[in-house]
Amino acid sequence: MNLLILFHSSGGHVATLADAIAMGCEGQGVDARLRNPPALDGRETDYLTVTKDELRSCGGLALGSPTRFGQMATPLKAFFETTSDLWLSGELIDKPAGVFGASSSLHGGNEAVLLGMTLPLLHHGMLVTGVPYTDPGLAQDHGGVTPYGPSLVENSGNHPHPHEIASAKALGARLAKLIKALA
Ligand SMILES: Cc1cc2nc3c(=O)[nH]c(=O)nc-3n(C[C@H](O)[C@H](O)[C@H](O)COP(=O)(O)O)c2cc1C
Repeated sequence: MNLLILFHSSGGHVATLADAIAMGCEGQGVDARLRNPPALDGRETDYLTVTKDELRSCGGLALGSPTRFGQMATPLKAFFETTSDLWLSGELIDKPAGVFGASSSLHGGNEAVLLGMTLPLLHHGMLVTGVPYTDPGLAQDHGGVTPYGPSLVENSGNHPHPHEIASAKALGARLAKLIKALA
């Protein structure tokens, strides 16, 4: 039983939230597996590259991307385009999932990216969950917490804001609870 935290991060901002999600998840007794999609430019990262078997066997998925002209980063989209076999077999159906991200500016498209990342997850039949309005981060007028998922906004005061980290931890805990409940 594990949460697969699959993310792309060139500058470390999405990775910061990925680490917080892992902390929240492991606090609930569920293992977190931090992975990157296969690199398209051959660049090495500190994280292992995801395999399709890891996606197939995960208990749940947290998918994270920087905002790239209002869309998710290409390596993530490219990875999902290799998952038709999992779509055909329905192996991801009913697995809980959530999304997270980062952008440089406050209205630079982070919400569009978060919503866009839910689309392949919904096509796969996953159970997408977001950030409920009990999360204090949603009442803040700065930073990147959204109902669709936590995000980090670089140009919104000093980042990361504590409520951005707290919201990411809460998403990790929420996904872990769902994984346990559905196991
Ligand atoms: C090609 C490219 C396109 C980007 N497009 C946007 C954008 O549309 N809106 C925005 O606010 N930031 C944009 N950014 C900035 C990144 O989303 C932002 O720096 C983010 O925090 C990077 O996350 P990372 O440090 O995890 O890689 C873009 C960056 C790159 C390299």
